[in-house]
Amino acid sequence: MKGRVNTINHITILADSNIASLDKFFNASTLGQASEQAVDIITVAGRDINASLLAELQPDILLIRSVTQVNEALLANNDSVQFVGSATIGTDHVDQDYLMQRHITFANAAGCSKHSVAQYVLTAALTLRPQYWQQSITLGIIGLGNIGSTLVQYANDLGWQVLGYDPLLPKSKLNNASLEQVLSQSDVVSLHVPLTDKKSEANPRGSNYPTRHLIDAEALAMMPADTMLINSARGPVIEADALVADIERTGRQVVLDVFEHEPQIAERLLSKLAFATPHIAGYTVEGKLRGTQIIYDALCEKLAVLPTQTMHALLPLNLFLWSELKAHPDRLIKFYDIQQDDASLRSKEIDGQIDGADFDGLRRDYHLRREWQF
Ligand SMILES: NC(=O)c1ccc[n+]([C@@H]2O[C@H](COP(=O)([O-])OP(=O)(O)OC[C@H]3O[C@@H](n4cnc5c(N)ncnc54)[C@H](O)[C@@H]3O)[C@@H](O)[C@H]2O)c1
Ligand SMILES: O=C(O)[C@H](O)[C@H](O)COP(=O)(O)O
Repeated sequence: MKGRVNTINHITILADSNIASLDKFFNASTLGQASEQAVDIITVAGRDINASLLAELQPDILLIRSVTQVNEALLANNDSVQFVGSATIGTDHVDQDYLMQRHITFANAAGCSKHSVAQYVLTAALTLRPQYWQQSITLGIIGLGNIGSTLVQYANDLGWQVLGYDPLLPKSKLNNASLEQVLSQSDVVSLHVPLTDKKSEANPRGSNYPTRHLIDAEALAMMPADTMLINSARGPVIEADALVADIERTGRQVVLDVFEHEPQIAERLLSKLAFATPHIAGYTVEGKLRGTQIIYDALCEKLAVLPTQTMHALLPLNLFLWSELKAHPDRLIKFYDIQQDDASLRSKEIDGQIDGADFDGLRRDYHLRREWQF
């Protein structure tokens, strides 16, 4: 690394305790440190990583997941952090411009759970409508990046048609439809966009195609009542009040893994959902380990050492084969019992809402699924 980290005789890492296999990836030996150089890892819940902790601990490295907001407010009184790694695909919780101004290296885990999330979407759709195993339906995909394009592979394998919409990619055989066409002509619509706001002078990293409230009352009105909607992207991509009104009007089947006001969920929304899960679409052994591996590799690059740890050395045997499931659709519940996740979340409802601490607790204690081998 180009700064202080490789000249000091120990590295302090502050990390979200929800990052998989931290100790296995981040120790003196795996970070290429000489015997006199220690690596200290301090782990806390992601929501407890705050400005005073950073000022007190003065870590060199900050490792987070999606629940820690990384911005000026967090880092203004800290001058020690030189690397921030987020073991997630999404980056909407990180002010990357601010990190750049401070010359702090940032890495996220692009693509780490793309198969896991695609498998979540398939499970939701096929559990609610098992007849789709045998039908050539139309799957609408909004956002054709890592997850959206992985979902296309499964859809093709099932003989489904795909309508894809991604205004930031060139038109293609997959990127073949307008937003209106996807919404109005699909049997199932699945969202796979990042959470973005409008580009402006104040927000130069914003998008010309912002996704906050992309699915609002007007968009929902374009969807036939029997079109299923699945959101495993980010909660605020759907306007929650408009969604409640839409389900009351249409009786639509809606599956949410993410929520506009996460980690709280109001009962008036929850009670109307076909499935609700606590932001665990990517929570497989493989998805989480891959997230750690990717930020570990990025940190090794920053430290100018060769990575020596690999997730493959840590993975238990995986017998979950997509080919087996495709041949035996009745085994879906053994591959992923989404109804169990839905029931666990609903069991936490008290006084008309799911409390944030209960939502986070379900995620912290989640029994990680296995990713099916494609
Ligand atoms: N629920 C979960 O556990 C979970 C897990 C992983 C990722 N995610 C979320 O899923 C998102 C997508 O993941 P990914 O790996 O596919 O990301 P990606 O960056 O590979 O792809 C996102 C795609 O969305 C497109 N896009 C951007 N704005 C758009 C718009 N207005 N309309 C249509 N398309 C638009 C981009 O061009 C890009 O191709 C992440 O940003 C993250 O927020 C959720
Ligand atoms: O963007 C992602 O990768 C996921 O949404 C993320 O993995 C969610 O889980 P968390 O980071 O909050 O543990």
